[in-house]
Amino acid sequence: MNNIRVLVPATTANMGPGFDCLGMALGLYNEVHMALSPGRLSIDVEGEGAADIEKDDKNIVWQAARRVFQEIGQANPGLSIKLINKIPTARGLGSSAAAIVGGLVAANRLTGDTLSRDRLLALATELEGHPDNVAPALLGGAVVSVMAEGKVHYLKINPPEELTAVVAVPDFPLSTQAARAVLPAQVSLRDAVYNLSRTALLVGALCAKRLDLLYIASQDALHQPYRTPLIPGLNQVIQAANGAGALSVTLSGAGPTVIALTDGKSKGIADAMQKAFEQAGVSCRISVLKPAVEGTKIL
Ligand SMILES: Nc1ncnc2c1ncn2[C@@H]1O[C@H](COP(=O)(O)OP(=O)(O)OP(=O)(O)O)[C@@H](O)[C@H]1O
Ligand SMILES: N[C@@H](CCO)C(=O)O
Repeated sequence: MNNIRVLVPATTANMGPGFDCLGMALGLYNEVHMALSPGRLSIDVEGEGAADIEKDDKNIVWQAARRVFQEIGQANPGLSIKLINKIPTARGLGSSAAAIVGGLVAANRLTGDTLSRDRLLALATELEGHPDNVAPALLGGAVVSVMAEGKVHYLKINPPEELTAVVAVPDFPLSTQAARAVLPAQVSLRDAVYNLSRTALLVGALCAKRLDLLYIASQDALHQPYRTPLIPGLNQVIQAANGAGALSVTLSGAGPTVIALTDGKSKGIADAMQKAFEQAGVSCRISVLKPAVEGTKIL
């Protein structure tokens, strides 16, 4: 089969304390079209990031596809790739994970679905560096994942139906690389316990649909405090959304997007987040998204 079309969801990683191991898919999708094009590589990008995304062999959709050809021992065939992007780039909503997963899944289908879903997940994690965005991008839902012994060990949780996300996406990019560069190499036992207790509670709360636990369970001591100086107004936005009735408010992934989880109410929270960012001199776009129960879909 030639001319494959794949839809990949946005993802929010960490969900507060689950640094590099917890993420959730959101109902906002990038589309990847891929076809064999012997002897040449052509890449066309529409939508988010169209002006900046690489259109040569540095493009990560292409690099992911190439990894599939390597893995199955096929010569590099040449590809025609079209990307229709709705996920904002370098904002903390898993744009790189969506690109990697889209490239892997499309190339796998193009070559007869040789690789299993678990192998695709291991390759995606190798390319992205950590599994917390790529796992829910591929599988959907909220996913807790551990990379160990050459594979990703994961558990998918279907989020409570009423769970709704209000995302405030600032108008400036923050690369994951820059947002990881400010993190300490070592943390105290106290901070480690702070996060592992909350991560355990958060996973339990999602499984048991105990939304009342999200406020405490979403707090973090391992990455958000160090990233706060990179995002003007972050603490004020969190405070404003909490004041407006959010269940939990965290940085989404490496930021700068802030995500508030609610049980369906969104207008007051959205307005409060936008106003708090504005007061800090940051303009932002607000979207209200539902968790995506399904992950990557081949159309
Ligand atoms: N659709 C795409 N196609 C190809 N490359 C992309 C695409 N979307 C994003 N990228 C690449 O990924 C980079 C952004 O990745 P980065 O990890 O910094 O942010 P993110 O994935 O959006 O955020 P986070 O990992 O915090 O959720 C872009 O600058 C671009 O190089
Ligand atoms: N866990 C990652 C998510 C962003 O890729 C981080 O916070 O750096």
